[in-house]
Amino acid sequence: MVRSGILPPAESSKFISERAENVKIHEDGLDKLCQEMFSAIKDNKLQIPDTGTDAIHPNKDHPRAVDWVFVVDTLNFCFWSQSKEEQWTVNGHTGYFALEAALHRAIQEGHDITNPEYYSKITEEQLTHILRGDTSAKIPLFKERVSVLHEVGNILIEKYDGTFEKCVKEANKSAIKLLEIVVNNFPCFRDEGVYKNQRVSLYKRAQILVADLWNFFDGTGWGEFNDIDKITMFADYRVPQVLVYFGVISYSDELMDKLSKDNLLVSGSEEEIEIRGCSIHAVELLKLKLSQLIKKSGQNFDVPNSSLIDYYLWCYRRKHAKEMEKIPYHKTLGIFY
Ligand SMILES: Nc1nc2c(c(CN[C@H]3C=C[C@H](O)[C@@H]3O)cn2[C@@H]2O[C@H](COP(=O)(O)O)[C@@H](O)[C@H]2O)c(=O)[nH]1
Repeated sequence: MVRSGILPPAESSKFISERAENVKIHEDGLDKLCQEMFSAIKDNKLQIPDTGTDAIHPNKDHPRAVDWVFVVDTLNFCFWSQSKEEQWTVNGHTGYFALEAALHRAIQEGHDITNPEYYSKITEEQLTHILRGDTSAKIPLFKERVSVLHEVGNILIEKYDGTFEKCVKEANKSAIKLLEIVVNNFPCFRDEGVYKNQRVSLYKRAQILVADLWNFFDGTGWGEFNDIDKITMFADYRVPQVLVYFGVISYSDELMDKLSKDNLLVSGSEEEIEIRGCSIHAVELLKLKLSQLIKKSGQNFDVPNSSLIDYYLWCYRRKHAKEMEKIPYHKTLGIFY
């Protein structure tokens, strides 16, 4: 148990998918996506996203690179807007990449945004300047972003000598141990809920934080984890769109109707938990199918872990944005994803 009495994400997602009433997982959709992923593996396309925006990623050679990743994933949530005009962009980047661009720009401008001594006391005015966009459109949930920076900054100072490196060292190359340190000590990462009287966890930001260290440090040094394959897919609002596109998951008519009308789903609601839980479980099932297909093929490909499958699907959505526009994604206001 990552936190006592709460099912970890892999078990939570199985529990949810077995009871879900508004979301279904489909064997034929899994087979179709499995074929797609298998050809991606054969074409060696399943590497970490060549997102073409490397200039704005956290730079692993920066003296405070680990803390840079920590700040990115502390703020890595809720970039959607109800209309194109309200869409926050930075130097032409949208969504998550707008956040990366804003933080990269802040560092270039000399704001000490990777230092908890600074951001634990950051003012609304300072963060407004750092997150300023190309237009008058603002990043959503601005006040929540100020408070999560204050929260995590003070905890790092009080308990970890002012750097997330201390947490990574304490995890001793275990992804699950680092996940436990993050969710036990930093409340804003506690992406948990109650579903049919069972306490469940999805831990999207805590898990993507571990996977981002692994990704940005190429699995070495600060990114070396001997159990990275234990991390599940990151239950955001984009990958479910791709899973619906491939027919891996489907929504009830009632839920699809709500999403098509841009109705918000309340954070922690049954429908929201079922979309996120079934998405995680679908990727776990996909990983199993992929390992069977690779074995049958007799080719010595590595079975991709959930992070690699997730990154592929998340990038797929951006690369096929036109097709994806037809598939509504669920909108929830919250700090978890
Ligand atoms: N499942 C999953 N969700 C992810 C990511 C990422 C970016 N990660 C890697 C990408 C390049 C770097 O290598 C990063 O490491 C952001 N998100 C989520 O998506 C949403 C924003 O979407 P859009 O509006 O399109 O930017 C929001 O919930 C955000 O939290 C991922 O990889 N997987």
